[in-house]
Amino acid sequence: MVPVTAPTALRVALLGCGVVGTQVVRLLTEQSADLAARVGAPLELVGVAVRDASAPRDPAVDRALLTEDAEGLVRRADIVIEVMGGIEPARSLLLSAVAAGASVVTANKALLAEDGPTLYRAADEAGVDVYYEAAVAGAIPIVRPVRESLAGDRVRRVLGILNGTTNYVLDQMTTNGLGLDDAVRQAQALGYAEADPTADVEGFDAAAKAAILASLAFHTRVRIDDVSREGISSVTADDVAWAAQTGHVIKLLAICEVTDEGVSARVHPALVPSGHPLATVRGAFNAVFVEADAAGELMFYGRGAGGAPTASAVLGDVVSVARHRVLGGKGPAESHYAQLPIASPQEAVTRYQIRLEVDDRPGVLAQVAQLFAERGVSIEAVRQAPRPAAGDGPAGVAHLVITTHDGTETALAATVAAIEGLDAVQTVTSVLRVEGA
Ligand SMILES: NC(=O)c1ccc[n+]([C@@H]2O[C@H](COP(=O)([O-])OP(=O)(O)OC[C@H]3O[C@@H](n4cnc5c(N)ncnc54)[C@H](O)[C@@H]3O)[C@@H](O)[C@H]2O)c1
Ligand SMILES: N[C@@H](CCO)C(=O)O
Ligand code: NA
Repeated sequence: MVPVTAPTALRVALLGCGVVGTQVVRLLTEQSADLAARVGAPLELVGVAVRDASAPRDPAVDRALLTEDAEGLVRRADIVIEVMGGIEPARSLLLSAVAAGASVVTANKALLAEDGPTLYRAADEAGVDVYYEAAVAGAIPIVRPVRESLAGDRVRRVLGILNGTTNYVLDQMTTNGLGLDDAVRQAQALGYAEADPTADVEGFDAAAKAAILASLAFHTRVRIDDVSREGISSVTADDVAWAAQTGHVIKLLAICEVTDEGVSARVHPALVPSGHPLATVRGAFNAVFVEADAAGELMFYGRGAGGAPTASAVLGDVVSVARHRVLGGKGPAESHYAQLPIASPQEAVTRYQIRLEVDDRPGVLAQVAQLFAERGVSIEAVRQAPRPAAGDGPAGVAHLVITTHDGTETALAATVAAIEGLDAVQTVTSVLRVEGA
């Protein structure tokens, strides 16, 4: 008779126990029996690396597991989960983990967008997995669909709302008239924001996610510095109100595409027509559109931030890498064979909506229109806002809202600069891109 032996438990180490880490501990504990059944072996949490073991913790976290020796912990684990964030010491710890033969799961988009290939290479040499579903759009399965399900197709474009905090902030500005700072504070209290919300507000977080998605989608390497980036700090209550008047909402979009020039990846606020599916993405939700040659258009939607949703993605990865350790095999290695150049952001094609205040007299609109024509930029629509009520603004001033057809950033920016130089133009109040029309 063949002796029946219990499968050996897989030792799991957790690095960081904040918003996401606490929920990872909770799910690992509450679902241990189901996870063991799915993996084919129990998952044993052997330690939780924290900065201060004496600090107060959620009761879900067994204090006996806390350690301030992260380096020692990663050397006694089969699977290392990194949810501490930041570049160092996260990078060194993950490299130590793979060198010691552990598989790793990380939510750290900042690290992957800065220096992912170093980790991917080290893991490949060691024959272990690096999984990172939580790093892009939190709970939404998007890394795996792009990396695996679409591996037989040709992805052309990825368009998404990839940052929950800024979507929450813009939504609060739109629906409740909240100011930027108050809305950011609420997002922090709800666990959506990064430790330093500048990463969210200024678009670094979305740019990191765009770099990761573009690399996966186009089988190439795109770093965060390759992504042209503009955050939401300059979006005003006035912009939000005008967007509504012209049938749009303002969203922080990430756009990744392949052009004749190479890969273009950019993050910026944009006007999205109210009828577009992305316009209906509310609160801290995220959504990602993927356009592929054979598949056509795909849309992924769900919670892109928050402790429990992000922990769901982490646990899904833990089960995958754990199964590989039980059954053998390994997930896909980094695919960067296409080696595409990074396209100049100036060549990106977009549409602008320009709001300006001009002298209200005959011929001014013709002068403005002439500047567009001279630069080959076609105008789609011109609206003149009502004259301000008495006491509400100077008389003799007309408010124009001009929407263009597609043009390159270079042509559009040159047109705006020329308009600013016209005597009859008092102010260019705002310039926003229009996407998704
Ligand atoms: N919060 C979210 O919604 C969310 C969503 C997706 C991905 N992420 C990513 O998950 C990671 C964690 O995010 P979070 O929101 O839980 O952050 P957090 O700030 O709440 O938690 C991070 C924890 O790690 C600890 N830590 C940092 N450096 C450490 C070190 N050297 N040793 C031990 N502990 C250390 C911190 O003290 C903190 O408790 C980040 O990479 C973040 O980008 C977060
Ligand atoms: N701070 C990020 C968390 C998810 O990466 C967001 O707001 O989307
Ligand atoms: Na995800």
